[in-house]
Amino acid sequence: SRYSAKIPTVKPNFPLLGQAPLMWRKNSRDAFRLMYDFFTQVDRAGKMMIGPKPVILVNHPDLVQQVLTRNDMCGKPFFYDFLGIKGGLVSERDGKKWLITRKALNPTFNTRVLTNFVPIMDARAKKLVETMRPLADNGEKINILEYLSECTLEMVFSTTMGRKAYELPGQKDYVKHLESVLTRLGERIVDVSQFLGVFYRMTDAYKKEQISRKFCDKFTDNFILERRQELQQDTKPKTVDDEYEAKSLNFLDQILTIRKSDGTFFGDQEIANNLYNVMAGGNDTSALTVSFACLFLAMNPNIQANVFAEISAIFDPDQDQMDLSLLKQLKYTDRFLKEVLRLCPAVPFVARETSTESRLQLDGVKIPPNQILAFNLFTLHRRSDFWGPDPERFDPDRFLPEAVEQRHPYAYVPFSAGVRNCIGYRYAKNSLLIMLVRILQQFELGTDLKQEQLRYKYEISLKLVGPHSVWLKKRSEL
Ligand code: HEM
Repeated sequence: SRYSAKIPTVKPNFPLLGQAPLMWRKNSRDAFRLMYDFFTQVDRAGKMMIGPKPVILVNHPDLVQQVLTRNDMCGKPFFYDFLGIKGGLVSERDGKKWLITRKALNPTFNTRVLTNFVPIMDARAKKLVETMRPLADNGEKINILEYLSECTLEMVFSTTMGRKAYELPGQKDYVKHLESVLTRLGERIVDVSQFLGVFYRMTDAYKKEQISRKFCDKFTDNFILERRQELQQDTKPKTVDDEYEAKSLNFLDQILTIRKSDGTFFGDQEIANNLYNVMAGGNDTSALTVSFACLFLAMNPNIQANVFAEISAIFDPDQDQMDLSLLKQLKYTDRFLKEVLRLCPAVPFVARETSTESRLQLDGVKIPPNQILAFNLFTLHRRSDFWGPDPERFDPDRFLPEAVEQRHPYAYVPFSAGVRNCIGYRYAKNSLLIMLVRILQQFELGTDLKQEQLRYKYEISLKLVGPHSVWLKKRSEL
């Protein structure tokens, strides 16, 4: 199209096919590398061509700000359909429909709700360190991600779904199947040969995906059904005083009972889709971030000592306290986590689609409706014009208030930005801090991995090629 002639194309570029041949039958590691190479060629806006279809690479913080802060730019492009869920917070493509859902669900993550989640999260974090204790004796290397995924899953179940049990029947299989659906999705998004549904449905990959998807659907459907029945049976009289207690605070209960701004309730399918979205959005991302955090602590003993010192000063080892006011005092640890999310943003790519309302102009170029805009947070967070000559250097002080003040606010957006940002970002911050506190109180972390050896791949979330390999030493025996 004519507008896109004004936006430079990344290289290499094949006549008529654009970059499609490079995205043909690529695995998640090569694809991640490819997107790295494309985006690092772009200063402000560039484009790649999937055959005739341009994808605009929005790379400068000015333009990131311009697009993400607009309320009429909340639509999403075709590949979000690969998730196989029509609707739901993450995957709803229509910006207007999305807004109705988002407005209704925003309160499900408000401060009161999050405050109530703290002790629930803490109980799961304590269970995690108990599970890890026996591994700490012999200098054995473990893939810490495996342990953390279980913990974050239990957190999501017990908070957003209000389940009290530590482990639900079928939970482990559910995790496996959910993970396999997301991995499949990641592989499909980066491989042009799997784009067209008619061809994709003939593959073995598709058949495998269907099996996992069916398992997940059944699991969530049962969940919803059970909870609906419980809520209906709960006939104990509710007084005004009781309201705070009586009004269930978790995500599932709210979505079962609230009305949207158009007066309607959420239907069963919508509820299932949204649960699925929260599971998909909340679990992997948090587990990966804590795993990366543990790895950076293990690779940087001085920083680990600083984080541990702060935690020890705020949390009395003889007292079992955990609350938001204490978490808020963890200033250094907070900077540390921000730096982890700079170098390893768990969701490395975000995309938007323009609509007839958007009338977007990027650097003077008018962008027509139905055009795809893509953002790469991994490369954005490594621009040396915003992060200095050595952007790979791990340094929590990059997030000292005076440093932040001097930097472009949109050079750092690990939770995306604007109205369609991560709905769970305060939830995530609390859960990450709680897990870190409990892990560091018990263990010192070590590794033989070096930062420059880390290789990444894209499976919707940012994953390491290879394990998050660390060993644990019990502090009590140091
Ligand atoms: C470190 C942890 C996390 C990171 C880095 C992260 C990052 C992100 C990013 C970048 C987006 C925008 C995606 C897009 O536009 O395509 C997003 C959306 C979302 N996240 Fe998170 N997230 C995290 C944790 C969580 C948690 C714990 C939950 C839920 C409990 C959650 C639920 C969601 C949902 C539902 C959306 C879709 C929001 C919408 O479109 O309205 N996330 N997240």
